[in-house]
Amino acid sequence: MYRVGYLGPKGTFTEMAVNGLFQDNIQSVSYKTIPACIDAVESGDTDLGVVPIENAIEGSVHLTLDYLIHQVPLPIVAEATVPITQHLLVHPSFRGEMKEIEKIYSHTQAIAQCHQFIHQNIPYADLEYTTSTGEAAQVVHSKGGNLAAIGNERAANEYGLTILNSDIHDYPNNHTRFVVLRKKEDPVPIHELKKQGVKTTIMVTLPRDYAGALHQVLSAFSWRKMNLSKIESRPMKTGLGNYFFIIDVDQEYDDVLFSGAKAELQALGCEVSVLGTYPKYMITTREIKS
Ligand SMILES: O=C(O)C(=O)C[C@]1(C(=O)O)C=C[C@@H](O)C=C1
Repeated sequence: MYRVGYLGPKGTFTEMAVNGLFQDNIQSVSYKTIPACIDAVESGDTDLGVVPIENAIEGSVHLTLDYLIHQVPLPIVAEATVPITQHLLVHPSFRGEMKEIEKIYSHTQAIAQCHQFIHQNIPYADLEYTTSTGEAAQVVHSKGGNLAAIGNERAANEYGLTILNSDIHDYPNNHTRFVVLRKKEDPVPIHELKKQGVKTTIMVTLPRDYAGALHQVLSAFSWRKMNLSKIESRPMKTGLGNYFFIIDVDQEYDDVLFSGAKAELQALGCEVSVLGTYPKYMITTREIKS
């Protein structure tokens, strides 16, 4: 049986992604942080790991990207997009009004997705960041009082909390992309979800900063008609102004177009590495078992 690590505890959105991706033939193992989950795959404690990588409202999960790039470079072997619905959760003994909440706990990404709601309804509450929305729900469960957590309905059920206000994320169509990481070449036991295409993520480091450098990189893809679905720059952490680019290309890595583009970039002096070429899945609430 495969062991699949995820950002826990129970009741996180990452656990929802694991439930949607895999059937009962896996054993899910909860980790407290994203780096701990990635380390577990690297050390062989788990066969696979599932971590969030990007949210529709708040953008990239930098902790995941940076850890994969600078610390533990594991290949991405699948991606799952999951609908994200944030609720304001309180202890069942809370009888007050929303404005009486003194402190809100949640993951940075979840709080960021609800900034307007908080600003308009509970502007004086302190914000305390937790390692996940599930952990936030655990804290409110154990402390009670005038505290709230931001998290999902599963967390409310798991920790016996009441939903004081539902759908509090600031924009509709809130989704998060999760990636599946693997070290060994074993197959990935994803159940019969419909594949939504294949994608390749690469990292490009420019040789130095010069006029038109990024334009040259992009043209290696554009004249080959390779569609890019994302480009993001991240600091190399070697000094201000030093960046590399993470580029998602909407197709599988192949030996013709891709290796041509790669060779062209290398001829320009760029370093190119492939973070993964992998299937994409869309998970709906129907696929997430309770
Ligand atoms: O805290 C959780 O529940 C997570 O699974 C992490 C995470 C994230 O890092 O983006 C996942 C989805 C939501 O966007 C909010 C938080």
